[in-house]
Parts: sequence; C-alpha cells; structure tokens
Amino acid sequence: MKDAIYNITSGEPRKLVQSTFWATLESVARLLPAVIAFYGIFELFESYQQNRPLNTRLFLYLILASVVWFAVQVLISTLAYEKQYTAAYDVSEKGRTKLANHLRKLSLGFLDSRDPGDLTTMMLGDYALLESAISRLVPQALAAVILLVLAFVSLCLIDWRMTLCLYAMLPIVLLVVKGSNILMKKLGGRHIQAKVDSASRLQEYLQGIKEIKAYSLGGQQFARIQQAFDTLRKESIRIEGVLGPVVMVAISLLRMGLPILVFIGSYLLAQRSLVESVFLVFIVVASRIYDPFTTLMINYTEMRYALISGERIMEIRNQPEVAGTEELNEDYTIRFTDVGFSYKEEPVLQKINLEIQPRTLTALVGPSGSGKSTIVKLLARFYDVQTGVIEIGGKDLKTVNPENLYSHLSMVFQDVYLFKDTILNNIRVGNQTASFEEVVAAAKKAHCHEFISALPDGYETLVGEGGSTLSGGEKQRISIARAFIKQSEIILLDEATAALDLENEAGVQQAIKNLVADKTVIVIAHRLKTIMKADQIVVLDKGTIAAKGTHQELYQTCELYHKLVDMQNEATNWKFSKG
Ligand SMILES: Nc1ncnc2c1ncn2[C@@H]1O[C@H](COP(=O)(O)OP(=O)(O)OP(=O)(O)O)[C@@H](O)[C@H]1O
Repeated sequence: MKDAIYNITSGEPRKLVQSTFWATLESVARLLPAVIAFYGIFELFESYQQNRPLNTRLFLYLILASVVWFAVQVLISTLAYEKQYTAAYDVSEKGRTKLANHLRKLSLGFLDSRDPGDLTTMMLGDYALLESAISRLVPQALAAVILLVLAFVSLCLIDWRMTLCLYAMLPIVLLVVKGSNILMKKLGGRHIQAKVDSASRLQEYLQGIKEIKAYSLGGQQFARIQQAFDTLRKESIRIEGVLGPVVMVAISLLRMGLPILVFIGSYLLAQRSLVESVFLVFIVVASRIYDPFTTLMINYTEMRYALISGERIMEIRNQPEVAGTEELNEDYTIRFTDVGFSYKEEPVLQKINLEIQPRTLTALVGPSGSGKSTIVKLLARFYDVQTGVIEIGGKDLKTVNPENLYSHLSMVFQDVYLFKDTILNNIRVGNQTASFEEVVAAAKKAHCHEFISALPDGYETLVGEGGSTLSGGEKQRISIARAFIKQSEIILLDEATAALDLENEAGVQQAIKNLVADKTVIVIAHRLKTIMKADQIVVLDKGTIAAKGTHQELYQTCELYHKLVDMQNEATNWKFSKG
C-alpha cells in the first residue's frame, strides 16, 4: 500500500494528505442528510408510538440544518475540488520535469533499449492517469476506507450485531478485489504495452513518412499501425470485459449487507432484543454507507492503471544516472587501454589501445561497421566501456562528472539536430550566454553567416523541429558554428563534411581547419583526402585496431588502408600523389 501510494504520487506521497482530508470531509458532509432524515423519521416514529403531537420545533431545526448543510456542502466541495486538482497538477508538473531532467542523465544504452513511443506515452498518458488518481481516485478511495472504519466503530457503539450485518459481506468483497488484482496486473500491463506499441508505430510512421512515400511503403507500414491499433482495441475490450463483471459482483456482494440487515434486524425485533429506533438508524445508514465504496469500486480499474503507470515512471526514475564527480584538469591527453565494448552480446570493440596527444588531429578510418563511431561515442560517454579504461588527463572517464566532461567537448555529428527555435538560439546551444556579436562571429567562421543573412528573418528565422526547413549542409554548418562558440578543448567530428555540397566544401574545410587549430581533435573520416595531414590515423577493422600511423606510413605498410585509399581514388577519380 505504501509503495502503491509512493508510486502513484511519483514519489510525493505527502501531496495526498490535504486531498484526502478534503475528500473525507466531503464524504462525511454527504452523509449528513441521512442523519437529518433519521432525526425526522425518528421523531415521527416516537410521536406515533407515544401518541403525542409532533415536535414541530424539531422539524424547523431540521429544515434549518438542511439549509446550513447545503451551504457547507457547496463550500467543502469547492475547496476539496480546488485542493485536489492543485495537488494533482503540481505533482504531475514536477514529476514530468524531474523525469525529463533524469532522462538527460541516463546512459544512451538504457534509452536505446526503450521503444520510442514508450517515453512519450509515459510523459503524457501515464502522468495524465496519475493526475486523475491524485486529484480524485486515491483521495476518494482513502476517504471511503476512513469513512467505513469510522462508521464501523460508531455503529458498533450503538449495536454491534447490526453493524456486523451491515459489513457482513466485506471480507468476501475484499477477497474478490484481491483476486482481481492479479488479473488486473496481467491485463493492465498488456493494455499499457498495447498503448505504447500504438504510440511507437505512429511515431515511426510519422518520422519515416519521407521513406514511406519514396519507397511506396504505405501499405506495409500502414498495416503495422493498423495491427497495433487492432491489438489495442482487443486489449481494451478484454480488460473491460473481465474487470467490469468483477466490479459489479463486488458492489452487489457488498450491498447484500442490506437484506441481511433487514432479515436479522427483523428477527431481533421479533425477539424484542432490538428497539425499533435502532433498527431504523441502521436502515437509514445502510442507504448511504455503501456509496463511497461503490464509487471506489467503479474507479478501481482506473486506479489500478494509475498504479501501473506510477510503477512504470518510478522504474525509470530509479534507473541510475551516469555517475562521476571528478573534474577534468588542464591535461587533455586521451588514452584507451584494452577497451572492449558491445551494444548487445556481439563485441563491437576489442582490445583498443590508443593514445591521443593534446592538440593533435587523430583520424579514425575503416570499413563501415568497423567501430569508428562507437569509439567517438565512448569518448563522449554516451556509453560506458565494459572492459578496459578510457582516461583523459589520467582520469578514468567513468569517474568524471558528465556535465564537466561535456563542457570540455564539442561534437559535430552526421545527424545534426536543430531545435524548433530561432537560428540564433540554435547556435547558442554551444554557449547559452554568447552575445549576438559572438554568434555572428562564430557563424562567419563556420561559413553560415551568408545564408542566414539571406533569410527574411536572418538569425531570428525559426527552424522546424529537427531543422527540417534547412538543407543538410546548412544544418551541418550551424552545428560547426555551435562548436565554434563553445571553444572547447576536445573536438569530435563525425563525417563533418558528408552533407556538404561541393561548392561549399572548400570553405567548410577551411572553417573546420580554423575550428580545430590548437585543439585535440578526433575525426571520423570517410573521405580520406581530408585527413592526409592528420598526426595520427587509426585504421579500424572489425572492432580492432589494424594499424596506426601517418598517411605515408600506413599507405606503405597497412594493406587495408592502402586498399581503402585506392578504392576512393577509383571512386572519386581523385589524383593522389603517392610520394
Ligand atoms: N545503438 C546500437 N545498437 C546496437 N548495435 C549498434 C549500435 N550502434 C552501432 N551498432 C553496431 O556496432 C557496430 C559498429 O558500429 P559503428 O557505428 O561504430 O561503426 P562505424 O565504423 O562508425 O560505421 P559507419 O562507417 O558505417 O558509420 C556495427 O556492427 C553496428 O551495427
């Protein structure tokens, strides 16, 4: 129970105290008309039995009490509504923000293992369920339990036998509910998975819409979405079909307490072991006492969902963040010692031994899939190595604070992501505090000032999500501008010139030259002519280092490198001087 509440409130159980207090007060207030009615009926009964006139003054008081009750009820309901919803939106806003912040600090390995729609569903759908659980379902459920316990204790003081009749079916109802929990866990999990799959297929469909059009995949991809939606429909019907009857049975069973009460009560009356007024009290109470519990049962399925959502959220929240507290010093010597890594079971890198001196340019070359990008990703600590160690300035990367590491690294990757924001702010990603002049200077060095200035809104131009309104080359130059403005000591370039048109290539090559001057640079180069002057070229083959050296050395001694260069010569008709 404690865990359930902790999960539903996504770690903030205290937020439920106020909501539950108000929900209980509201439920108690709803019982008051029954008390007022009881006094009226009781007086009718007594006056009839004692053969005396009705106490009209009492009825006046009861009418007055009804009016006061109405006003108080409205006030309490309004306040309860406000408190409950404020708490719910507060918890979900803080929870979403915390989760988003936490996601940023998780390893990419963990994020890769999740379905793309999963986290979106969690942020939107799961938190929406928690909102309704915190605002309504849980406070009402807790209020129902509190009320049942309070009523039990007070009614026992009047007549314990009648109280037991009223609650006679409760143990059986609790057993039914407990039994349905196992079913709900299984079906609820499958239902949520079906929702996640639908969201993922939809996201995949929208993201790949260009490929779907280009390769006429409409039917095939659409069938995948259709299947996901169909599974969702089946799971939704299954869960309603199974849990609906369980809820109805539980409510009906509990209400069986009323006929038991009438039956036993009549017997006790006949035996003269019960007075009529007490019998009356119980009949009146029985008309309202089951209401909160009925609401609880009707909301039960939704509440179980909220619980599953809470568990899903807490599972991510409990994932360890990429750890490390050490700060890098001024020494930027990079050393890989016996590094081994695999994304899944298959090893992708084995026994990587490499030293990169500060302010040198190291190029990684090798056939596709040989592990070049993985080396760069390990250095950027997107993943932690599984064997061996990577050090910068003698510090094991695993012990370095990731934020500190990123402050010393700039990355220009193949798939540049631009945020749905102005170009100015997209360049400022490299340095949030950069002035407009600094942004322009960086853009000039990255050879993108010209095309930005030609846009109608210049640096204030909004780019689409992912940078969809700019060409590949333009996006890449903006990412180079980001790196310029960051001015970090280590630069990781992944196919930095891949998306550039020939016309701009020379200019951008010059920009990169400026960028990397006096920096420690690791570049993944597919076009080998760009790295001929590298201080060190590392040739990778099937996850191991085949050879290291300068261009001249490798061309003469490394067969694979020789082959790669010759292949490119042929492909690009590039005249290459062998001297
Ligand atoms: N996220 C991932 N999950 C699982 N396997 C991966 C992942 N990323 C890469 N791999 C695999 O790891 C191996 C090395 O990939 P990597 O991207 O490092 O090679 P690369 O030399 O950079 O290739 P390319 O030149 O084609 O970009 C490949 O077999 C690839 O399929």
